[in-house]
Amino acid sequence: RIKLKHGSHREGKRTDSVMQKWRGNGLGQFIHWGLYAIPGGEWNGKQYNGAAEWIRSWNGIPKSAYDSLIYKFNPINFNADEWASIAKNMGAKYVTITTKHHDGFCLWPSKYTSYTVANSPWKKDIMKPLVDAYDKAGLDVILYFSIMDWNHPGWRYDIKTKADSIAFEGFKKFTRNQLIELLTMYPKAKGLWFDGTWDKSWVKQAKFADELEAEMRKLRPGLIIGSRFRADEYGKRHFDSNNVLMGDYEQGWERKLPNSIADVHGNDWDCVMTIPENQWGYNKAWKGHIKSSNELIEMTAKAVSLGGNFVLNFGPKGDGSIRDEEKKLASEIGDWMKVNSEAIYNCEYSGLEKQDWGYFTKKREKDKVYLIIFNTPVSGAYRVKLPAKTAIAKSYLLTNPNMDLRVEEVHSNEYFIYAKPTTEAKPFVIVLDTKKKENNGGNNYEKAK
Ligand SMILES: C[C@@H]1N[C@@H](C(=O)NCc2ccccc2)[C@H](O)[C@@H]1O
Repeated sequence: RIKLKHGSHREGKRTDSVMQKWRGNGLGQFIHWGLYAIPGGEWNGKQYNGAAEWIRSWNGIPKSAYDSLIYKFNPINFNADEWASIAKNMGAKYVTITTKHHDGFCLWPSKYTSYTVANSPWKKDIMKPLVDAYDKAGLDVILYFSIMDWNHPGWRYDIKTKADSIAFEGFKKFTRNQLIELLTMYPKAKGLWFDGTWDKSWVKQAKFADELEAEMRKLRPGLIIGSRFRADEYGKRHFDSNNVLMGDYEQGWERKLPNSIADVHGNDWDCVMTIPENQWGYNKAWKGHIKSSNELIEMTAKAVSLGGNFVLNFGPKGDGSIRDEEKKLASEIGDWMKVNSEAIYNCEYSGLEKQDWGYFTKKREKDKVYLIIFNTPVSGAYRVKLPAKTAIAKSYLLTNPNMDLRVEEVHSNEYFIYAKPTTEAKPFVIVLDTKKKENNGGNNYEKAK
């Protein structure tokens, strides 16, 4: 191990109640909203090929023309309670909301820049009604904050000259001021989701970022900060130079999921996911592969089966309304969660060997395992391998706990559970109550003939 001043300051999972709650959330909502939602991926009738929230970086647009969008920000259909109820009805337990994306436009009336809602036709704070609405709906709020800020004169991609360094010092002070301001104005926020931290200028700020993280944690005990915020003094990100996770959870799963438990190194993690291939901010064009609710439910199940949270992104329109396609997906996911969320909330990696029919989850601190079935085998038999000392006490459909399913032990500690899918082509859940094996090693079920 090498000596690190600004590496990770904690090993292993946090055990405090705030992090336990976060760990058990399972499903979250991401909101990307800002000036970029006004053009919605299009400028003078031309489609921008990249992600809509990056349209300012498109050569086709003079930066000043983009920056003037502030004078068009007047979301007359903005309804924080509606956004919160869409999330609640989807079954999300928390929300991550953009306070400031890479373009530097602030959805709160920051004292440290004029590039905020306060100087738009809307004038009013957007963050307060959102934090209050989600809090009232019972969802925890995490504030997304982009360190990279294309609007601030002191931002640099790298620090090459004395002038760069002086400018960036001013930028660092500005960044700290805004973060302390956000934590002070929105004390209900449970965490910060940092982005825009990959450029050399910020990666070189190991000491500053380490001290800033400590200051924020002191100001807001229990604050949740992921691995994307800061690098160690050797420029290592997400994992320090001793390969220890930075921050409270791994924040590397953007538009991708781990494939096995080996990929998550025993850490907490979240996966943040777009519904289209790669659009976070609103894009008028709803094109390319749009994920179905079945796909999104499967990603949620896969994330929870590997000990993570799945955070699904919504990109409200410039007028503050949420597009119908996103509302429809949220309600389809919600319909499934209303029946099956017992297999998602407060569940964790089961330790069982992955099977082809779908994903195992395990209720935290209970001898209860869930089989979330996506692929029904033609045999109608669902294979389960249990550890040596574990037996099946009871097995049933989550939707029909009074009817025991037939279980056949095909080898020692290996079983077939027989179940007929009860609903149309939708994933369903089989529950296993497990128990310690008696010393006779026998089960209550028939041996294979
Ligand atoms: C959560 C998303 N992160 C922003 C982004 O710029 N992602 C591109 C990216 C992703 C990972 C490493 C470097 C750059 C996107 O605009 C979204 O805000």
